[in-house]
Amino acid sequence: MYFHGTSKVNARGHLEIGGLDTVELAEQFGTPLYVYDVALIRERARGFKQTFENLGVTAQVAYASKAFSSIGMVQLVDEEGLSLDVVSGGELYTAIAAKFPVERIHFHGNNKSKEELEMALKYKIGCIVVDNFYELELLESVCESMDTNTKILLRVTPGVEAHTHEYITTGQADSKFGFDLQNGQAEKALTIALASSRMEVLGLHCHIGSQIFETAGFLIAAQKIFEKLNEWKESLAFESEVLNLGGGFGIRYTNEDQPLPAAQYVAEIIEEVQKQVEKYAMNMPEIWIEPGRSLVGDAGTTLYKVGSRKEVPNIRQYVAVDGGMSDNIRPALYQAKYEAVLANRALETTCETVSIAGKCCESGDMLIWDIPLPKPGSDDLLAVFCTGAYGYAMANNYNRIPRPPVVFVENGQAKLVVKRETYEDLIRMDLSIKEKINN
Ligand SMILES: Cc1ncc(COP(=O)(O)O)c(C=O)c1O
Ligand SMILES: N[C@@H](CCCC[NH3+])C(=O)O
Repeated sequence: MYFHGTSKVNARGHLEIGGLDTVELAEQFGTPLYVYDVALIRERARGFKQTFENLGVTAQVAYASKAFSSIGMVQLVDEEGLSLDVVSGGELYTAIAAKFPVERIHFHGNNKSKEELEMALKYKIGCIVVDNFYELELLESVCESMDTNTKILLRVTPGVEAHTHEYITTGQADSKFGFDLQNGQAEKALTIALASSRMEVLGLHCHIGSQIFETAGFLIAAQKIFEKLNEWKESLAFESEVLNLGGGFGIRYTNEDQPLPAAQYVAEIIEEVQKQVEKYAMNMPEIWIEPGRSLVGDAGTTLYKVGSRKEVPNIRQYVAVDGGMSDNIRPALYQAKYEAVLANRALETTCETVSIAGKCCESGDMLIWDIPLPKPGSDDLLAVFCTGAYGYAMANNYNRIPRPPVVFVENGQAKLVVKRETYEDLIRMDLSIKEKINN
């Protein structure tokens, strides 16, 4: 079994994370429970920053908070001195509530509303990543009406296909995101933005996809961007102060995944950027990246209580847990694969092959197909690894299942950072048709 970060099996044969016995964590906080290994998040954050420092490159590492946003998480990101990428008014609100330094917030999204742009301008966040012509116009008019200015990046689509699940590729020409670099849209957008007295164009942004295992896509994207920057140096007298190459660095969920070490992704990208800078005799731009999954993915583990079993003779043993697609929709959405152990019997080696079912009324609610586990029975504790990115973030209340809590563990201490939803929370927004509705 592959253990991430501080996870290991303790003398009682139980899975331990952050120096704490997961069986005790489950007793204290209940199940399902998301457990985050804070030391591992810090290690990943420092790793990215250190790599840039070692290369002598001025950089900003912005955590893509869509991977997992909560006040505690945003505070941790601040403690580690990273910047923050938000993609909605809700993520921005969370960052503000966490008192994250506004100048290090970057705002993304392909359909930011007027209200969201007003909020970003009101808080004077570091920069807005403009995605399309509609937004360019809207931002100009919102700046005008608030009599304010903003720094922006233009999101470009370089026409690169990242080799990953089709739902999580974003850099190909036929993408809903960004200005196409090849068909003149990006140049037109830049011309408009440069003419605006309300916007200061810091540079360009691109993000080619997620869970990527090779650097080739990033390098080709950089080459295509520099080709254009070289043209625009002359035609528009534009030099990109900042080049944001997005996130997307892959992680190991199962042994089918072979990601590069984060430092290698960064080093190879920087080498290419430096080559391009030399080739076109430009100044080295400040490099920004936006890792989400690679900062928090393998730091998260979900603990579930095992409940019912169903045998389909000669075919399959279904083992059901007390969560499922409501706390982790990735298997249903992307056929994502995970590894797991029985946290209370982690040393046992005599296994049977079982399939882990969720409790939602949906045949597709399967967390793991065909995994060897030591005969899981009711009240066993199942730990599913690598659920830190896009787990809680995409959790939902399907079947009116309350979302699980999130606990941070570090050096033998547990800190609850998101409370468990209650049934009362589930009906909090509901209104009865028996009462007079005022508005
Ligand atoms: C613009 C942007 N930046 C960063 C990310 C983070 O990606 P990942 O979690 O794969 O690092 C995403 C999500 O794919 C994104 O859309
Ligand atoms: N939610 C996706 C990643 C999407 C990235 C957002 N641009 C996942 O779980 O893999």
